[in-house]
Amino acid sequence: MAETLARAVAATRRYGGIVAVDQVSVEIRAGELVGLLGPNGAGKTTLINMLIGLRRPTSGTVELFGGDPRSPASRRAIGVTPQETGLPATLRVAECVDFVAAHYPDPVDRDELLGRLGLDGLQRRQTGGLSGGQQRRLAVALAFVGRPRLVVLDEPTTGLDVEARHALWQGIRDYHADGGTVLLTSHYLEEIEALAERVIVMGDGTILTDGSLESVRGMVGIRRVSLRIDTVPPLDGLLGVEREGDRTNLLTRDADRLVRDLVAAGAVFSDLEIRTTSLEEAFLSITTAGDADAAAV
Ligand SMILES: Nc1ncnc2c1ncn2[C@@H]1O[C@H](COP(=O)(O)OP(=O)(O)OP(=O)(O)O)[C@@H](O)[C@H]1O
Repeated sequence: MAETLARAVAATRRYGGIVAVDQVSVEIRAGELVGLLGPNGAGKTTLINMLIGLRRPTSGTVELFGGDPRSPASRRAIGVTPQETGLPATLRVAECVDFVAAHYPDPVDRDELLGRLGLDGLQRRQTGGLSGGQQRRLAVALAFVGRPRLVVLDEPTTGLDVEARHALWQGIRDYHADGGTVLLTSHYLEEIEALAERVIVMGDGTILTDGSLESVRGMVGIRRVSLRIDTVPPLDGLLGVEREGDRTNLLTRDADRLVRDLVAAGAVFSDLEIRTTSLEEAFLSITTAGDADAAAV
């Protein structure tokens, strides 16, 4: 079994009355490329911040490289790009990388790194003169400068166009192919599918599922059967019901069966459409379906 680089054991973090992360236990092992998914407010950033020593758990424990995530020795071996990054506007791109590199014993080659992230030729540009997407890629590049053992990227490609996103993905893949470990959050299923081998899904501060990409794909295969109907009969496999004006949306993993069952139950309906749900919607409905089940018990 590969070495555990980061670990949370029953970690809880509260902000006043809000439980942002609720008794979460998880391990990130050497060589993994892990995607952390979930809707807004699920607790992803809070979990990451505990693992990298930016926040202390209210209860439970967190470890980084077997020690305290807040210790300088642990912090030196991680590379992090937070959601929001502020780069000094008057520093040139090369100066920015060199400045960070000066803190590490064996930094990566600056120009090779910039090339990997599609920032070639911008070495002399002031960071304030970069496009938003270029700034974002530079911020991600800085996470890799010190040859970290673990890279943690919080929504690395938000706001990037397709080309920039792909350049960044390639940079992440190269690092991983060289044995690096990556934990990244994203709202984009496409991004997780392109990169991650293991997927952790969070909702409401807890881990809803943690498994291979395949197993999570199965989980998000939710369809929205939209129709006009007065009364919805009891149906197997119905995950949730939404009202949208005079339309009703029925959430299910098996739309064909749901429609057959509707007909078999003699339900009167019209104007049927079947739509896929976005990843975020799917997770929200899974979370809500869980709550409804719990309430019914
Ligand atoms: N500093 C803080 N003070 C108060 N509440 C906070 C703070 N940070 C996070 N929260 C709350 O904790 C919960 C989890 O937030 P968190 O940022 O960890 O979620 P997230 O999954 O990263 O969301 P997003 O996808 O929007 O970044 C939310 O309800 C949020 O409002």
